[in-house]
Amino acid sequence: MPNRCIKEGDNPDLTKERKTCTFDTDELTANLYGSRNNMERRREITKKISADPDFADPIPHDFLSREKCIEATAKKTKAVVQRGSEFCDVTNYYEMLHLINEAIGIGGYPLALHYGMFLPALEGQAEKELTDDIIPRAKNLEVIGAYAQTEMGHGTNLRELETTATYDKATQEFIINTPTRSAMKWWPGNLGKMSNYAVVTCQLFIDGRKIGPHNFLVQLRCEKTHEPLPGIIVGDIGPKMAFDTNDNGFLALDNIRVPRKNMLMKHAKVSPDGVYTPPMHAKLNYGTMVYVRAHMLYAHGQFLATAAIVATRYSAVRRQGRIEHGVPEVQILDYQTQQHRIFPQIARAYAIIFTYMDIKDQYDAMIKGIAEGQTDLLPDLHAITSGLKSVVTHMAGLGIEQCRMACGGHGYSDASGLPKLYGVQIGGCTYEGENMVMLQQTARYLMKAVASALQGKPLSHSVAYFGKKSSGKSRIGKEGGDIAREHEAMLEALEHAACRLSVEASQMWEKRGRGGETKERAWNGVTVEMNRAARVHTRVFMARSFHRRVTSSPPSIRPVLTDLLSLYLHYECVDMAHHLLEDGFCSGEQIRYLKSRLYEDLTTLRPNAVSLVDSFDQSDRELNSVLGRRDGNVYEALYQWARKSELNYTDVLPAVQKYVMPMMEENRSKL
Ligand SMILES: CCCCCCCC/C=C\CCCCCCCCC/C=C/C(=O)SCCNC(=O)CCNC(=O)[C@H](O)C(C)(C)COP(=O)(O)OP(=O)(O)OC[C@H]1O[C@@H](n2cnc3c(N)ncnc32)[C@H](O)[C@@H]1OP(=O)(O)O
Ligand SMILES: Cc1cc2nc3c(=O)[nH]c(=O)nc-3n(C[C@H](O)[C@H](O)[C@H](O)COP(=O)(O)OP(=O)(O)OC[C@H]3O[C@@H](n4cnc5c(N)ncnc54)[C@H](O)[C@@H]3O)c2cc1C
Repeated sequence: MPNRCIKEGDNPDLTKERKTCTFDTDELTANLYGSRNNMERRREITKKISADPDFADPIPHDFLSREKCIEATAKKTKAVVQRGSEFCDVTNYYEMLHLINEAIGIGGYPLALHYGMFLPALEGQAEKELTDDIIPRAKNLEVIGAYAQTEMGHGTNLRELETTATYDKATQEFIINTPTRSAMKWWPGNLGKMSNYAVVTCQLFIDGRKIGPHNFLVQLRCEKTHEPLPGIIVGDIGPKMAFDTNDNGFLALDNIRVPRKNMLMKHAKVSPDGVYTPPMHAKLNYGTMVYVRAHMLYAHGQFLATAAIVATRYSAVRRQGRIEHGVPEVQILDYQTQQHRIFPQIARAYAIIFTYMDIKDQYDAMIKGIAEGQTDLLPDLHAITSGLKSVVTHMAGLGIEQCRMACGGHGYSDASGLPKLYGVQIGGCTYEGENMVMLQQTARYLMKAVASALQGKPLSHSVAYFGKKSSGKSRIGKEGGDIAREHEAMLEALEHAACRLSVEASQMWEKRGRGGETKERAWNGVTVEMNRAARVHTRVFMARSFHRRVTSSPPSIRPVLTDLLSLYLHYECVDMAHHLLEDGFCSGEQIRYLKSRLYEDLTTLRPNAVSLVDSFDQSDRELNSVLGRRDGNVYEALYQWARKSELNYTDVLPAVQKYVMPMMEENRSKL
């Protein structure tokens, strides 16, 4: 079967791997990106960008200062904006995402938050009077915006944000103010240097009454000079773990007046005479966060895929040690521990991307509903995206680290691309709601589902399985080798565990309440258990999504995807074995059975490992990794990469000349 990546001159070990492929990699790629046409379009974009001098990097960013990186990124961004239509359909979200990845990379660029949050916030929350004016100008990039919600003192607890927007009936304006140091906006991406506007989240005050957080459009800088406007202090918050090319910023506003229409009033409204009308759902103002949490899944699936590609290809190229005496050194991919480290990451990357596809469909349905005045899909989607955001970012972070360590010493070098990838990706555990906090949102929803299930009330999509009758004992290992039934048995076991953990967490909560604690204090005493239930529930959702996509995939790729799904489910069940054992639903013997099946899966997947990662179809530009390059010619490339280090511009460094040489000279003369 063809692996379409084979080319002459490639590392022979990689070619050998590609020749053992049992499926058509293009078919899998097309399935992953929605169609053959989408796959071809991606490749055209890659080809054009790779050949274009505007996007060439003579010196890798690894060797440049932050300011130089920002300059290079701004230059490329301008080229993307001015010449984007030469490369792709600029109205197509996925083509644009791919273009940005290819042309600019993942570390941030001047328009990241403009497109990622500023425009979605205006489109989702602002009323016609405001959108008619600002959206065409924002789309035309006459103005650039950020989403300024988090403050130095508060990010998670939006209810206590300190920035105020006080309505002045006399002038029909809002007065926006930063009352304390901790009220300064702190962290918003692209706020520091790039944006001249921002959607700013403020506590709305009318007639001295605090109404809660609402969003306002505020101009920050002069459209001609780009200087901050009077009363506005804005800047960059300094170096951070990653996102070097994003100017995450600070902002203080000194009684800045904006017209009434600058409040984002699609859902909540303030009339000219100061009458407040609440939204049809209390949290519609938080809609931009739901949007980003849903779409983050795709990016984080791709981040994990990148790491899996790098680790798998490198492990096929790297030979070290022997499994048996008297035979040549083996490819490190032949070690069982290496397979156990990397293959689950491949499976999880597929699982995350497939889950995203389901969520995207649900998100679109919810938006359609809201447009028709219905918000009934929002609570379920908010709950599951909160869980997915947390589980996926954590899973991807752990997976990238595993892949990095699987590359040995070279994984620690920036040449691998993995340290930077980890730095960028792991931010996702914090932004868009810290993971522990977002899991509690899911848990809250589970508690309601437990109550509904006990009362026989209808259950919504993500928790529908709470209504199933449990068989009491798992069928794992008792299906006589019928793979479809085996999969169903594992899914059933995971659902049983998620349901049981939710019920137990609910009982613990209730018990503390009966012991005299307030509901809220009691909640804090059981949040570890609550979050555990939320995590397992979310992992069930992912497993179901993956299963659905595999069972409905075209027959040509179903066998390899079924193998991958087997590995995924066996790995998930072994990883969560304690939950399956705790109440005796599964026996120790069944867990031992799952482990032996997992080790068989590693062997089964071994011949297709490289082809499965090739099917992610990430180009060398996107990978940005010497170790993961498609041709596998790693060692020469590693040397050429290191040669570019600025320490190698001269054979004798000024620092050596100035301090180290005189020191050695002094020491010699002392003898
Ligand atoms: C040329 C270039 C072209 C490019 C084109 C390409 C385009 C690419 C675009 C996009 C790709 C997408 C990726 C974009 C990347 C962006 C990078 C992101 C950078 C980071 C940004 C940020 O971090 S912004 C700041 C985020 N901040 C947070 O997330 C704060 C977290 N806190 C909260 O959300 C809330 O405070 C919290 C939910 C924790 C609690 O809220 P609270 O008001 O206290 O409510 P609570 O009492 O807990 O609950 C009450 C009730 O409300 C329900 N609920 C809460 N939140 C929501 C919600 N969002 N939606 C619906 N319902 C919600 C909750 O469940 C409760 O319900 P009940 O139990 O009462 O029924
Ligand atoms: C790379 C990056 C980009 C960002 N971009 C933006 C942006 O564009 N716009 C923007 O507005 N913001 C942005 N942020 C800010 C981000 O949204 C917040 O940092 C995030 O929401 C977490 O809030 P916090 O910093 O207040 O953390 P904190 O809430 O202070 O969290 C600290 C610790 O307290 C715990 N904790 C807090 N509350 C609870 C609770 N109720 N229960 C249990 N534990 C709790 C947390 O779990 C965590 O362990 C960005 C942040 C980063 C890192």
